[in-house]
Order: sequence, then C-alpha cells, then structure tokens
Amino acid sequence: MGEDNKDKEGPVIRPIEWKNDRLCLLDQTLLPHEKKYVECYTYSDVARAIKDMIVRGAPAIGVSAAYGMVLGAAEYKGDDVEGFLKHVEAVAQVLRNTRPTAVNLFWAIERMLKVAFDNKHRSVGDIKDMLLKEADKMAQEDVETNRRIGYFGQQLLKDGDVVLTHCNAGALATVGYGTALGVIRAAHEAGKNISVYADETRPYLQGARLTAWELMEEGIPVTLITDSMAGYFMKKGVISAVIVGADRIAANGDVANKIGTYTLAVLAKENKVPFYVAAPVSTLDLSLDSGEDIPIEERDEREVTHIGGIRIAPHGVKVANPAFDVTPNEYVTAIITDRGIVYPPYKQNLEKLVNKNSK
Ligand SMILES: CSC[C@@H](O)[C@@H](O)C(=O)COP(=O)(O)O
Repeated sequence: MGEDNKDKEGPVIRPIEWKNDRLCLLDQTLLPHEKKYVECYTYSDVARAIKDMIVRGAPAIGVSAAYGMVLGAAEYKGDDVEGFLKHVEAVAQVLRNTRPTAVNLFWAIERMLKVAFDNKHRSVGDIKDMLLKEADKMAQEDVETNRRIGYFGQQLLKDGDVVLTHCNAGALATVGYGTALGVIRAAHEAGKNISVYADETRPYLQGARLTAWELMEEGIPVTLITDSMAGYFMKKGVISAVIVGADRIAANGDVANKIGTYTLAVLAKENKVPFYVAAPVSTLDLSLDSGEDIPIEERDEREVTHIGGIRIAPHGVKVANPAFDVTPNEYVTAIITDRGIVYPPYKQNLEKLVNKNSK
C-alpha cells in the first residue's frame, strides 16, 4: 500500500484504512515528501497516532478513534461481558484524552460505547463484531457525508471563483473527499473553474504540507501563501470566498477551527468576502451555548520554536501555542452541513436542522 488509487474521478486519497485486523494511517507528519502508512495494532498505537498527529482533522480523528475502540475491544481476552464493558470504558478514556477540541472524537467514542452497552445481553465475541461493523459504517458514512457537504456547498461557488482556505479540511482530514475541500472538489467536478489560495497555516503548516499537496494531486489550481498575506489578497479583490472546516461548532454558531481562522473571518468581514464553514452535523456540539466553552488544545512549544526540526527562535524564549481559536458567529456567513446550508440566526436554525432530521 502507499500508492493512491485512481478511479474515474481521479486520485483517491485514503488517510485511513482498516486492513487485516489493523488500522493503517497515512503518516501526515511525513507528507508531502514521503507517502508511508503507519500500522496500528493496539488502541494505544491509535491514541499515540492521534496525539502525534499522524492522523489529524476532526472527522479523521473520530473515525480513527472508533477503530481504536475496535482494537481495544479485541485486546480483552475473557468472555465476561461485565469485565469487557469496564475494559472498553477504560479504552474510551485513553482515546478521549488524546486531543480535546474536535468534538468528532468524543462523538465517535460515545457512538461506539452505545453499541457495546446496548448489546450487553450478547456475547463478548458478538459485541466485538458489532463494534467493527459500527466503525466500518462510520468510515463509509464519512465519505457520503462529505459528498453531501460538497453537493450543497458547491452551489455557493460560481465559475472563476477564487477560494481562500486555511489548514487542511480535505480528504486527509476525513476518510475521504473532505469538508471545505469537498466543496471545492464538488465545484471542480461540476465543471466550474475554481482556484484556491491556501494559507500555509503556522505553526504546523497543514496548508503548505497537506492542502497544497492534496489539491495538486487532484489537479485543482492552488497558490500557496503565508498566513499574513490573506488580508493583502482580500483587499486586492482576489478572493471570492473563504471556506474553512471546523473542529467544534457551538449551539449559537461560534466555530472552533485551526488557529488563525478568527483572523481570517475578521478580515473577510472587513473586505466583504463571504466566510463559509463546512462541517458535518457530527461537528455540532449543541450542548455548549457558545464557543467560550470549547476547550482549546495547547500544543508543544517546539511547533513554534522549530520549523522542520530546525530551531528558529532563541533558547529560553516564552512561547504560547494554542492550536485552535473560536470565530464568533457574527463573522460566519453560512455553515455548510451534510443536511443543507444553515444561515443566521444560528441558534434557531442549527437546532431546527438537528431536530428535523432526528425525528
Ligand atoms: C475537516 S477537518 C476540520 C478541522 O479539523 C481542520 O480545519 C483543523 O483545524 C485540523 O486541525 P488539526 O490540528 O490539523 O487536527
């Protein structure tokens, strides 16, 4: 493995694959220079892969954690269901502790636990089989979900549009197709001439390393810029729309996404450029009234002091490295979901979207 497959729609990037009882993750720390899969045999391997960002992006983290639950369940060797469920809960806790901001992680783990606990009258072996089926279903649903986001979102783009995006909300951040890049892909597939400006996305450079690579693989025109150039290009009138993904969206429509997203949203409003967020319904966290309550991950200072393993800052300098920020809802023109496009007022409209479809 390691080679992208090709189908009638072009190259297919597969960051997550379940093969021969193990989880294979395309190592995103090595891209774009090396295309290598890391094999996870245990749930601890999966937890480490999420923490170390071998796999990253909210939906991809969620599905990986679901397979982590499968591996964790398989590690229980007895046939006592009560003991098994305690073990599975302990596995869930380890996986929950990997990254705090993307709600898809918690959503996926809870969905797996529900399968285990709802079937406690069955044998341990049966529950293990059901967990694998559920993880496979989640993986398959993720691609379908992203295609629906693409279907709705591409209607907002017209021929010739130039889209600015941040971080990587593409196939690499999901099981396939992507959310923000899914919208761009869908517009491209619909025959529209769309080009992309990709922010490099300091400090971890997901834009430079991943988005630029992914779009080039697919033949979608992309221009790489540094984060600080976004305002310049918006003011010049080059950018038709900003589209980003999300890690968690609160009930009032506040959006947590990669650090720097808020800056872009403010610049977009100032320059009258529409600012769209593309995310599946599993990224909504209606239990939180506002984005103030979203936990923000603080990451290793080396991500700031070093680039490509080379120190660029003086030894001993004080560093801050919040990995995400929260964009207040008033900056968000629309949220593109797999169930349709949501406009303000978000509190009412997100609730309506979720309730309408759960009935
Ligand atoms: C479809 S992915 C949406 C977000 O998860 C993405 O924009 C992002 O912020 C990813 O952050 P990362 O730290 O690389 O996991």
